[in-house]
Amino acid sequence: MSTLAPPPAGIGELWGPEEFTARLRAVPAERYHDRHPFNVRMHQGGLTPAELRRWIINRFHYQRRIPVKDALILAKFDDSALRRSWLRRIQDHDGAAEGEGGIERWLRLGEAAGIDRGRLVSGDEVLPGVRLAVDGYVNFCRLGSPLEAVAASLTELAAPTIMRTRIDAFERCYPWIEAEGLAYFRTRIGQGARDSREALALVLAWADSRREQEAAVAALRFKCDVLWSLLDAVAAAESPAGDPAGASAGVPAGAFAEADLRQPAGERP
Ligand SMILES: O=C(O)c1cc(C(=O)O)c2c(n1)C(=O)C(=O)c1cc(C(=O)O)[nH]c1-2
Repeated sequence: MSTLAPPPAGIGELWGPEEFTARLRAVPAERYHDRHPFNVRMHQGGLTPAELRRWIINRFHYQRRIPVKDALILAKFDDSALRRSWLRRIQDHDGAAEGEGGIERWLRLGEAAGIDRGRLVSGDEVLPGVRLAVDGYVNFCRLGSPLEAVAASLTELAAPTIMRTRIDAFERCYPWIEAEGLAYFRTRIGQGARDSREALALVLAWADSRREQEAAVAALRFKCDVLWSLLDAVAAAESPAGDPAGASAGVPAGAFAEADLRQPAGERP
């Protein structure tokens, strides 16, 4: 047996803040969805228009459930200052008024990619596996401890980097998506950095036993699995019948990137 085998959960010594932080950061570094083959293909410009639209439609299900899961987390907090601070996350997505916020920006991303907002809002094309993954995350936060629920959001430690890569990839490889549509990703760079800083400070302060530290790491692994499963479902799906861009599904990776690069913005496939 390997001498490197970890001790059974809850038995070891408390990790110091540096080691605990390093163990938390190691989880998305190893398992974040930026390594998923579908995401890799997206960032290399290899998705067909139909595949990219399928991703936008299915990721919208994640976006619209995030403020619900944040409201469930908020309800666990006894402290006024903490609730006030967490409330900001809900407002980031729902906006302070109609027509503002992240959900609205995602709808505009859809429109910029040629997806009618009614098609996004209906949720009709959300895949069963995506529903399960997203519901899994919401229920994890509903039923878990505040520590686990906050720790699960720490995938966002890696989110600002993926947002920058995505903006660059969309601008280079998918110019048929109108530039204003990328506002969601641009806004999320700052929000994700701030949110993950806040969440990391809370997790470091709250986890005061090795058992709790390991629960926080496990929560973060679970969240990585949620994001991975979501992309598994999107990658495995066929394009919906009747989608004009669906005819291109199955084209070898890269073939569309070349065609799209020659296409001026505004002329969509
Ligand atoms: O596009 C992405 O790669 C990505 C990843 C994540 C994440 O790591 O969970 C979030 C988001 N985007 C995002 O836009 C977002 O609002 C968000 C909220 C949360 C969360 O767990 O509270 N994660 C994420």
